[in-house]
Amino acid sequence: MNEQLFPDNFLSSLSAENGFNEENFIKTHQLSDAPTSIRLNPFKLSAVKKDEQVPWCADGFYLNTRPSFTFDPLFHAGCYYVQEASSMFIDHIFKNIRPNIDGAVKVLDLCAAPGGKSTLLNSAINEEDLLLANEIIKTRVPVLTDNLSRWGQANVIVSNNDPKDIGRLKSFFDIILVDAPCSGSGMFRKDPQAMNEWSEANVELCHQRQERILANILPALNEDGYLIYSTCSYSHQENEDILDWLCQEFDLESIRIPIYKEWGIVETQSATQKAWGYRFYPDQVKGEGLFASCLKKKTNTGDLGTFKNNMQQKISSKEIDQVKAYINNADNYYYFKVQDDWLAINRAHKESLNILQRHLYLKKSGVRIGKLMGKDLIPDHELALSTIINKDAVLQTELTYDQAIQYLRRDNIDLSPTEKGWSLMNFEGQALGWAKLLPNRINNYYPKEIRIFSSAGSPAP
Ligand SMILES: C[S@@+](CC[C@H](N)C(=O)[O-])C[C@H]1O[C@@H](n2cnc3c(N)ncnc32)[C@H](O)[C@@H]1O
Repeated sequence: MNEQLFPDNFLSSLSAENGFNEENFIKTHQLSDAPTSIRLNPFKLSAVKKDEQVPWCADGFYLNTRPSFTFDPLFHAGCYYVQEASSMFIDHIFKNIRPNIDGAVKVLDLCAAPGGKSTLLNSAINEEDLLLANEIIKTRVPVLTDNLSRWGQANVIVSNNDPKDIGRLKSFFDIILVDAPCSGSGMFRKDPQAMNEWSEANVELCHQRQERILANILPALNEDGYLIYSTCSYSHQENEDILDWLCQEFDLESIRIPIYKEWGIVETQSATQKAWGYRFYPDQVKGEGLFASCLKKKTNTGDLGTFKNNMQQKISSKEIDQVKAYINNADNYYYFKVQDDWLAINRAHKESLNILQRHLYLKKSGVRIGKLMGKDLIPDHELALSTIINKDAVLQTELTYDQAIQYLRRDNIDLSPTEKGWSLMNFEGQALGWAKLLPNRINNYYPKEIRIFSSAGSPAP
């Protein structure tokens, strides 16, 4: 029976793991479904339905039933992210280590797509902090930028690079999250197809890739900076063995994270007993399989050195003033152009932006505001979803549920405009995007690539 449910040698490979209870583990996979959970966007408070708190994350909530997120306009507005509950433990780790670093921090999420942990980190940092979310696989970058655009913050940059490229930014980051590609056993209940990919040989390949990724990125971590390492695998080779290797090869120091017994998380120690890790088994926590850990870097790998900034553009202050009219607390931002588009990033990040532009392939920087055409701004979708937009500077149209779904499908909207011009299309006060109001029709500018494609009828809200 067991061998039918799980891949060959999978259960036996876990039998010696701390806290592993084979019988309960099997039962949970046979008899229960993965719980549904969401994490709220603290910058977009809304009346999202939520049932029970995730114990280790203040913004995390379980839902008793799984709604159709595709047909919830508040999901598209970025009011929450649908995230597996165990993953939200990264918030608990971050909040434990953040107070140990003075001043603003630069945070890297190295393996970021689709952006679950990036949106989490984005919620956890302050405006003066910077988040670089990187994804190596080009085709996975758009979903990452979409999710971060929905989150709405102007202190985020997205890159599409190999960890080796980022490793050249010596001592640039204060906190690095490596949510590593892994053999994926922690997702077996949620995605049974993942079992077809599992083998001991694949675990070994993942282990080697994890070491390669970590060795490449560690030079970019500042002295006294923190590495958060996580996988969704149960395998010792991908977890505790990696921690021992990090402590031995790079002289990192493991950080113990306080947890409550009633959370059901298993604290483990590596073979050398030098490192602590946190294991999530679905029969013991309300969530899927996860391994998480945190280490501190004790060595100095030098710094980037200084360089002359030759990327300054000549831009007219008149144009900047025009753009600023659309931004709240406009003086807090640095404005720059990429081709014809105007963008804004928190002023504190001008220097970092310059360095990152020079070294990496940037796919999103702060918030894209739009293009100036004479006196008018052709607003970008990112501006609509951002939390920096000055809503008083634009028209706003409140939509009913059915109109919001028409809008998100990029259909015609049953509505007769009374005003003329670019308007935010809102649902329950939350912006979904732009439309252009004309005397007798509405031009729907919801981006084609992310419109609702499903032909299913929309369920009642
Ligand atoms: C576990 S997933 C990340 C999930 C993401 N952190 C989240 O919470 O939504 C691992 C990511 O690593 C990326 N990846 C695969 N190979 C990689 C490599 N050699 N270096 C860096 N990232 C890699 C994958 O494309 C994938 O997006």
